[in-house]
Amino acid sequence: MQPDLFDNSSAVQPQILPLPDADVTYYPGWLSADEASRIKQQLEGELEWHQDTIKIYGKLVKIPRLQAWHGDPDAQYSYSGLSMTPAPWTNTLRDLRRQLTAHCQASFNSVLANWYRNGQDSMGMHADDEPELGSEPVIASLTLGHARPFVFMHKRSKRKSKVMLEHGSLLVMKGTTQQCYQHGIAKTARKIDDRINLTYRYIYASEQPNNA
Ligand SMILES: O=C(O)CCC(=O)C(=O)O
Ligand SMILES: [Fe+2]
Repeated sequence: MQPDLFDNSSAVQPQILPLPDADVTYYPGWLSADEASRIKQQLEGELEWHQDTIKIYGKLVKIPRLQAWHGDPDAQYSYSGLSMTPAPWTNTLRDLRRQLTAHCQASFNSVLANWYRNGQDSMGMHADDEPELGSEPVIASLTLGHARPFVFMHKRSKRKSKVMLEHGSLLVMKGTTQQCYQHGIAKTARKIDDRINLTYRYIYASEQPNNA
C-alpha cells in the first residue's frame, strides 16, 4: 500500500504535501464544482484533441489518452527531433492562465491538456524535467472531472506516495520537485468517468542550431 499523503475528503484549505526534496501544494476546490464542470465541457469542444502514436521497442502504439498542446507561438519544444508549435490559446485557456498567473505569481506560456477517457487511460511515471522547462519549473495542474490518484515516486529512495486529485482542484509543483520525483496516473479496472487535466508551464526558447 502506498501511504495517502493526507485525507482531503473535507479539506478546503491548501495543503503543503509532506514530500522531502519537493515543493508541492494542493488546493482542493480551487474552482467550484459547477465552474469546473462548465470549463470541462468547454474544453472538450474547444481544444485540438488528438491521440499521438509513439514507438516502443520498434512497435507503433497509441498513447493511452487524448492530448492537446496550446500556447504562445514561440513556446516551442522539441520532441523526437521535431520542433512542435502549440495551437493558439482559446478563450477558456487564456482566462484560466490569467487566474493561475495571479495565483501562482508565475508566468505560463503554454498548457498541455490530457483527456483520460476512462480508467484504462493513464500516464506513465515521468518527471517534467526537459531542458526547455528550466531547472526549477513551476507547473500548475488543474483537474476537471473524475478524481484520479496522482502518484509521486522519489527518484533516489523509490518511495511512493499519492494524492487524490479531485474535480476543480489545483496542484502546484515547483522548486526541486521535478529533479527529485517522478509522477504519473495509473490505470484502474474500475468503471469511472473521464477526466481532463491541464498543466500550465513556461517553455524557455530553445537555442536554434546554426544549420537550421
Ligand atoms: O493528469 C495528470 O494529473 C498528470 C499530467 C502530467 O503529469 C503531465 O501532463 O505532465
Ligand atoms: Fe507530468
